[in-house]
Amino acid sequence: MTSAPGVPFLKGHGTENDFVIIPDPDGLLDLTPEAVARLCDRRAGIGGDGVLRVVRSAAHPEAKDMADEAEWFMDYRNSDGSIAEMCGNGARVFARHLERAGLARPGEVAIATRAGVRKAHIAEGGGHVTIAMGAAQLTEPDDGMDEITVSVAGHTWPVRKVGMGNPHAVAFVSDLADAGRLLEAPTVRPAAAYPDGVNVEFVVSRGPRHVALRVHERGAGETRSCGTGACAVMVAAARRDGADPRRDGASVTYTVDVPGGRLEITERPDGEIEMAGPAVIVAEGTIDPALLP
Ligand SMILES: N[C@@H](CCC[C@H](N)C(=O)O)C(=O)O
Repeated sequence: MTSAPGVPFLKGHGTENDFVIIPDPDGLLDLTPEAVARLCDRRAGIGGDGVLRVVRSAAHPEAKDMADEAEWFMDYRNSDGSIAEMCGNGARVFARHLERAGLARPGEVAIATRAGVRKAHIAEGGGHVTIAMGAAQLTEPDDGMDEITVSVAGHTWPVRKVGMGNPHAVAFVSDLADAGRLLEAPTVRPAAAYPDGVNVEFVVSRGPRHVALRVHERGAGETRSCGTGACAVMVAAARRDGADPRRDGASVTYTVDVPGGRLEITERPDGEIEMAGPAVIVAEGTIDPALLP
């Protein structure tokens, strides 16, 4: 008896933000939100915070325009099946996959994302990847915080609104445990501040230019790390600490501890944010056709 051929996949993570990677060069796979949720299910599926579909830019309608600059498009989906513009940890793992599969050499590789082209630098051996994440979008309110609040577990904090291609709300707290169990999404007010939903980061200081965070991700719940979130936190912390590389003409680097490891984030005088951290592939196999009918 022969069964239908399965679709190949890999599993990888960056600071324990984990992904199902599906090579689909010609963009033929009908990856429905239901299929993504089944794949990411940690009991009945492969398990992951999201899916990284690896498609040739020229073969994907959302990436065709970037095909001259970046051969590969990262089609990122959250574990609930929703689509997001960008995933920082995912981009490092995506670059690692390209290098491991012989689709990119160690050195620089451009990746098309819904937030635009991002350049990754893959270290020899591939385990460490640096990504140029673009500039943060943030306002400069007089008191350093936007008039937005986040509430969870009986606490309410003001937040800094930061865009990293996707939306973030950064709250400085005195104890990461104050965010409670984060089984539900924190309430951000006014809701109109984030019409497409939001990723929420809770941050404490660990020392000079050193912070730690917990994150509740839009479409995925609490995760062990969020690369775009770490970048948003870095910028919010730098402004809180009085540092602004565009104004000061000097780069600033923060160490950002996440529950799943450590990221180094640098903001340059031209506004570009660079994120450096690990990218690991842990498994490969074939998806049971029942998960991807
Ligand atoms: N974990 C990611 C962010 C993934 C997308 C996010 N949940 C959203 O919906 O914007 C990262 O490492 O940046």
